[in-house]
Amino acid sequence: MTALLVATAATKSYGPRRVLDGVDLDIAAGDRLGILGASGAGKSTLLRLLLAVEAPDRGEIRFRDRPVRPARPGALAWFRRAVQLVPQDPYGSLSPRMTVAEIIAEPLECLRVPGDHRERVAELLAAVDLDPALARRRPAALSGGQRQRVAVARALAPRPEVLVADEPVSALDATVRVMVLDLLLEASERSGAALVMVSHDVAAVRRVCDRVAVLDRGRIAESGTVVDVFGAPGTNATRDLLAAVPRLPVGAA
Ligand SMILES: Nc1ncnc2c1ncn2[C@@H]1O[C@H](COP(=O)(O)OP(=O)(O)OP(=O)(O)O)[C@@H](O)[C@H]1O
Repeated sequence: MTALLVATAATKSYGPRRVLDGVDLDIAAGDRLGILGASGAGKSTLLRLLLAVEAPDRGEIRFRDRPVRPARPGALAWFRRAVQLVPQDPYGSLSPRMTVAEIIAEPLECLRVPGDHRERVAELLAAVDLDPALARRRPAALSGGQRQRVAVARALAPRPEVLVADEPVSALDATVRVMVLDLLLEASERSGAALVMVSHDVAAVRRVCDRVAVLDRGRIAESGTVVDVFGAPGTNATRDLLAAVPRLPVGAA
Protein backbone atom coordinates (compact mmCIF):
# COMPACT_ATOMS: atom_id res chain seq x y z
CA MET A 1 0.00 0.00 0.00
CA THR A 2 1.16 3.52 -0.70
CA ALA A 3 2.89 5.08 2.30
CA LEU A 4 1.45 8.53 2.84
CA LEU A 5 2.57 10.06 6.11
CA VAL A 6 5.79 8.72 7.60
CA ALA A 7 7.71 9.65 10.76
CA THR A 8 11.28 8.42 10.93
CA ALA A 9 13.21 8.48 14.21
CA ALA A 10 11.21 11.54 15.27
CA THR A 11 12.69 13.03 18.42
CA LYS A 12 11.54 16.09 20.33
CA SER A 13 12.62 17.68 23.60
CA TYR A 14 11.26 20.64 25.51
CA GLY A 15 14.16 22.03 27.50
CA PRO A 16 15.97 19.09 29.11
CA ARG A 17 12.89 16.85 28.81
CA ARG A 18 12.81 14.39 25.91
CA VAL A 19 9.15 14.01 25.06
CA LEU A 20 9.53 11.88 21.91
CA ASP A 21 12.42 9.55 21.36
CA GLY A 22 13.04 7.97 17.98
CA VAL A 23 9.44 7.43 16.89
CA ASP A 24 8.91 5.54 13.63
CA LEU A 25 5.40 5.47 12.24
CA ASP A 26 3.84 5.08 8.84
CA ILE A 27 0.33 5.70 7.66
CA ALA A 28 -0.66 4.14 4.36
CA ALA A 29 -3.68 4.78 2.16
CA GLY A 30 -6.71 3.07 3.68
CA ASP A 31 -5.15 2.79 7.15
CA ARG A 32 -6.99 3.61 10.32
CA LEU A 33 -4.26 3.93 12.91
CA GLY A 34 -4.83 4.60 16.59
CA ILE A 35 -2.05 6.22 18.58
CA LEU A 36 -2.77 5.13 22.09
CA GLY A 37 -1.00 6.26 25.23
CA ALA A 38 -1.43 7.41 28.79
CA SER A 39 -1.53 11.08 29.68
CA GLY A 40 1.86 12.67 29.05
CA ALA A 41 3.08 9.84 26.77
CA GLY A 42 3.73 12.35 23.97
CA LYS A 43 0.65 11.80 21.78
CA SER A 44 -0.17 15.46 21.15
CA THR A 45 3.48 16.26 20.53
CA LEU A 46 3.65 13.49 17.93
CA LEU A 47 0.53 14.90 16.26
CA ARG A 48 2.05 18.37 16.10
CA LEU A 49 5.07 16.88 14.32
CA LEU A 50 2.88 14.82 11.95
CA LEU A 51 0.92 17.99 11.13
CA ALA A 52 4.13 20.01 10.60
CA VAL A 53 3.04 22.48 13.24
CA GLU A 54 6.36 21.83 14.97
CA ALA A 55 9.58 20.33 13.65
CA PRO A 56 11.34 17.37 15.25
CA ASP A 57 14.78 18.07 16.76
CA ARG A 58 15.99 14.94 15.03
CA GLY A 59 14.44 12.57 12.52
CA GLU A 60 11.90 13.67 9.95
CA ILE A 61 8.32 13.67 8.74
CA ARG A 62 7.58 12.93 5.08
CA PHE A 63 4.38 12.98 3.08
CA ARG A 64 4.37 10.95 -0.13
CA ASP A 65 8.12 10.86 0.27
CA ARG A 66 8.44 14.62 0.40
CA PRO A 67 9.89 16.11 3.63
CA VAL A 68 7.53 18.40 5.52
CA ARG A 69 8.54 21.03 8.03
CA PRO A 70 6.72 24.01 9.52
CA ALA A 71 6.73 26.81 6.97
CA ARG A 72 4.75 29.91 6.06
CA PRO A 73 1.16 28.96 5.18
CA GLY A 74 1.44 29.34 1.38
CA ALA A 75 4.44 27.03 1.14
CA LEU A 76 2.65 24.21 2.92
CA ALA A 77 -0.75 24.56 1.25
CA TRP A 78 -0.24 21.30 -0.69
CA PHE A 79 0.35 19.48 2.60
CA ARG A 80 -2.50 21.22 4.45
CA ARG A 81 -4.88 20.08 1.75
CA ALA A 82 -3.64 16.52 2.03
CA VAL A 83 -3.60 16.21 5.82
CA GLN A 84 -6.46 17.70 7.84
CA LEU A 85 -7.06 17.86 11.57
CA VAL A 86 -10.26 17.02 13.43
CA PRO A 87 -9.62 18.87 16.68
CA GLN A 88 -10.25 17.67 20.18
CA ASP A 89 -12.69 20.21 21.42
CA PRO A 90 -15.64 21.24 19.25
CA TYR A 91 -16.46 23.98 21.78
CA GLY A 92 -13.14 25.75 21.45
CA SER A 93 -12.19 24.94 17.88
CA LEU A 94 -15.06 26.51 15.92
CA SER A 95 -15.07 30.27 15.55
CA PRO A 96 -18.16 31.58 17.40
CA ARG A 97 -18.60 34.46 14.97
CA MET A 98 -18.75 32.40 11.79
CA THR A 99 -21.72 30.50 10.42
CA VAL A 100 -21.52 26.75 9.91
CA ALA A 101 -21.26 27.28 6.13
CA GLU A 102 -18.40 29.76 6.56
CA ILE A 103 -16.57 27.42 8.95
CA ILE A 104 -16.79 24.48 6.53
CA ALA A 105 -15.78 26.64 3.55
CA GLU A 106 -12.84 28.25 5.33
CA PRO A 107 -10.18 25.66 4.41
CA LEU A 108 -11.42 25.73 0.80
CA GLU A 109 -10.81 29.47 0.70
CA CYS A 110 -7.58 29.55 2.71
CA LEU A 111 -6.08 26.72 0.67
CA ARG A 112 -7.49 28.09 -2.60
CA VAL A 113 -9.24 24.87 -3.48
CA PRO A 114 -10.86 25.27 -6.90
CA GLY A 115 -14.55 24.54 -7.48
CA ASP A 116 -17.94 25.74 -6.29
CA HIS A 117 -17.51 26.11 -2.53
CA ARG A 118 -21.24 26.52 -1.84
CA GLU A 119 -22.01 23.29 -3.58
CA ARG A 120 -19.21 21.55 -1.70
CA VAL A 121 -20.53 22.83 1.66
CA ALA A 122 -24.00 21.44 0.86
CA GLU A 123 -22.44 18.11 -0.08
CA LEU A 124 -20.43 18.02 3.17
CA LEU A 125 -23.44 18.86 5.35
CA ALA A 126 -25.22 15.89 3.79
CA ALA A 127 -22.13 13.68 4.24
CA VAL A 128 -22.05 14.32 7.99
CA ASP A 129 -25.82 14.11 8.27
CA LEU A 130 -26.48 17.72 9.25
CA ASP A 131 -29.68 19.52 8.29
CA PRO A 132 -28.93 22.01 5.47
CA ALA A 133 -30.84 24.64 7.48
CA LEU A 134 -27.98 24.62 10.01
CA ALA A 135 -25.65 26.19 7.42
CA ARG A 136 -26.70 29.69 8.49
CA ARG A 137 -26.46 29.02 12.24
CA ARG A 138 -23.50 29.76 14.49
CA PRO A 139 -21.79 27.14 16.69
CA ALA A 140 -23.52 28.41 19.85
CA ALA A 141 -26.83 27.16 18.42
CA LEU A 142 -25.52 23.60 17.99
CA SER A 143 -25.13 20.64 20.33
CA GLY A 144 -21.69 19.15 21.04
CA GLY A 145 -22.30 16.28 18.64
CA GLN A 146 -23.47 18.65 15.89
CA ARG A 147 -20.38 20.81 16.41
CA GLN A 148 -18.12 17.81 16.03
CA ARG A 149 -19.98 16.93 12.81
CA VAL A 150 -19.19 20.44 11.58
CA ALA A 151 -15.53 19.90 12.55
CA VAL A 152 -15.48 16.62 10.57
CA ALA A 153 -17.14 18.29 7.55
CA ARG A 154 -14.57 21.10 7.69
CA ALA A 155 -11.70 18.61 7.80
CA LEU A 156 -13.15 16.67 4.86
CA ALA A 157 -13.71 19.82 2.78
CA PRO A 158 -10.40 19.90 0.85
CA ARG A 159 -10.64 16.13 0.18
CA PRO A 160 -7.64 15.20 2.38
CA GLU A 161 -5.75 11.95 1.99
CA VAL A 162 -5.23 11.71 5.75
CA LEU A 163 -7.55 12.79 8.56
CA VAL A 164 -5.82 13.34 11.89
CA ALA A 165 -8.10 13.29 14.92
CA ASP A 166 -6.84 14.43 18.30
CA GLU A 167 -8.89 12.80 21.07
CA PRO A 168 -11.96 13.57 18.95
CA VAL A 169 -14.55 12.54 21.52
CA SER A 170 -12.95 13.31 24.88
CA ALA A 171 -14.87 16.58 25.23
CA LEU A 172 -18.23 14.98 24.45
CA ASP A 173 -20.89 13.27 26.55
CA ALA A 174 -20.70 9.49 26.62
CA THR A 175 -23.88 9.12 24.57
CA VAL A 176 -22.54 11.31 21.77
CA ARG A 177 -19.10 9.69 21.69
CA VAL A 178 -20.10 6.52 19.87
CA MET A 179 -21.98 8.56 17.28
CA VAL A 180 -18.98 10.77 16.53
CA LEU A 181 -16.60 7.78 16.42
CA ASP A 182 -18.87 6.06 13.93
CA LEU A 183 -19.04 9.25 11.90
CA LEU A 184 -15.23 9.39 11.72
CA LEU A 185 -15.06 5.76 10.67
CA GLU A 186 -17.70 6.29 8.00
CA ALA A 187 -16.10 9.54 6.82
CA SER A 188 -12.76 7.83 6.35
CA GLU A 189 -14.32 4.83 4.62
CA ARG A 190 -16.48 6.91 2.29
CA SER A 191 -13.88 9.52 1.41
CA GLY A 192 -11.03 7.03 1.21
CA ALA A 193 -8.93 9.17 3.59
CA ALA A 194 -6.63 7.35 5.98
CA LEU A 195 -7.31 8.13 9.62
CA VAL A 196 -4.89 8.69 12.47
CA MET A 197 -6.63 8.96 15.80
CA VAL A 198 -4.88 9.90 19.01
CA SER A 199 -6.57 8.62 22.13
CA HIS A 200 -6.04 7.27 25.61
CA ASP A 201 -9.27 5.34 25.22
CA VAL A 202 -8.90 1.69 24.21
CA ALA A 203 -12.60 1.35 23.39
CA ALA A 204 -12.49 4.30 21.00
CA VAL A 205 -9.45 2.86 19.18
CA ARG A 206 -11.03 -0.59 19.05
CA ARG A 207 -14.19 0.82 17.53
CA VAL A 208 -12.55 2.87 14.78
CA CYS A 209 -9.02 1.65 14.04
CA ASP A 210 -7.53 -1.45 12.51
CA ARG A 211 -3.96 -0.73 13.58
CA VAL A 212 -2.63 0.66 16.83
CA ALA A 213 0.69 2.07 18.02
CA VAL A 214 1.10 2.30 21.78
CA LEU A 215 3.15 5.28 22.87
CA ASP A 216 4.84 5.04 26.26
CA ARG A 217 7.04 7.83 27.60
CA GLY A 218 7.91 9.07 24.16
CA ARG A 219 8.60 5.73 22.50
CA ILE A 220 6.49 3.28 20.54
CA ALA A 221 6.14 0.43 23.02
CA GLU A 222 4.43 -1.85 20.50
CA SER A 223 2.39 -1.67 17.34
CA GLY A 224 0.36 -3.99 15.16
CA THR A 225 -3.20 -4.81 14.31
CA VAL A 226 -5.81 -3.94 16.93
CA VAL A 227 -6.73 -7.63 17.11
CA ASP A 228 -3.14 -8.74 17.79
CA VAL A 229 -2.11 -5.95 20.17
CA PHE A 230 -5.29 -5.94 22.25
CA GLY A 231 -5.66 -9.73 22.05
CA ALA A 232 -2.14 -10.44 23.34
CA PRO A 233 -0.59 -7.24 24.71
CA GLY A 234 3.17 -7.48 24.83
CA THR A 235 3.96 -4.60 27.15
CA ASN A 236 2.84 -3.25 30.52
CA ALA A 237 1.95 0.04 28.85
CA THR A 238 -0.70 -1.73 26.75
CA ARG A 239 -1.90 -3.89 29.65
CA ASP A 240 -2.36 -0.79 31.83
CA LEU A 241 -4.38 0.95 29.13
CA LEU A 242 -6.52 -2.16 28.63
CA ALA A 243 -7.15 -2.36 32.37
CA ALA A 244 -8.40 1.23 32.53
CA VAL A 245 -12.13 1.77 32.87
CA PRO A 246 -13.93 1.61 29.50
CA ARG A 247 -15.12 5.02 28.43
CA LEU A 248 -17.81 4.08 25.95
CA PRO A 249 -21.27 3.14 27.18
CA VAL A 250 -21.55 -0.54 28.03
CA GLY A 251 -22.27 -2.68 25.01
CA ALA A 252 -21.20 -0.01 22.53
CA ALA A 253 -17.69 -1.24 21.79
N1 LIG B 1 5.24 23.14 24.34
C1 LIG B 1 5.67 22.42 25.39
N2 LIG B 1 6.58 22.93 26.25
C2 LIG B 1 7.02 22.21 27.30
N3 LIG B 1 6.61 20.96 27.60
C3 LIG B 1 5.70 20.40 26.78
C4 LIG B 1 5.18 21.10 25.65
N4 LIG B 1 4.29 20.28 25.04
C5 LIG B 1 4.25 19.14 25.76
N5 LIG B 1 5.10 19.21 26.80
C6 LIG B 1 5.34 18.13 27.79
O1 LIG B 1 5.59 16.94 27.07
C7 LIG B 1 4.99 15.82 27.70
C8 LIG B 1 4.10 15.09 26.70
O2 LIG B 1 3.00 15.94 26.38
P1 LIG B 1 1.88 15.57 25.31
O3 LIG B 1 0.85 16.63 25.40
O4 LIG B 1 2.50 15.31 24.01
O5 LIG B 1 1.34 14.20 25.93
P2 LIG B 1 -0.05 13.47 25.65
O6 LIG B 1 0.27 12.03 25.54
O7 LIG B 1 -0.75 14.12 24.51
O8 LIG B 1 -0.82 13.74 27.00
P3 LIG B 1 -2.40 14.01 27.25
O9 LIG B 1 -3.11 12.72 26.96
O10 LIG B 1 -2.44 14.35 28.70
O11 LIG B 1 -2.80 15.14 26.35
C9 LIG B 1 4.24 16.36 28.91
O12 LIG B 1 5.00 16.16 30.05
C10 LIG B 1 4.10 17.83 28.61
O13 LIG B 1 4.08 18.58 29.81
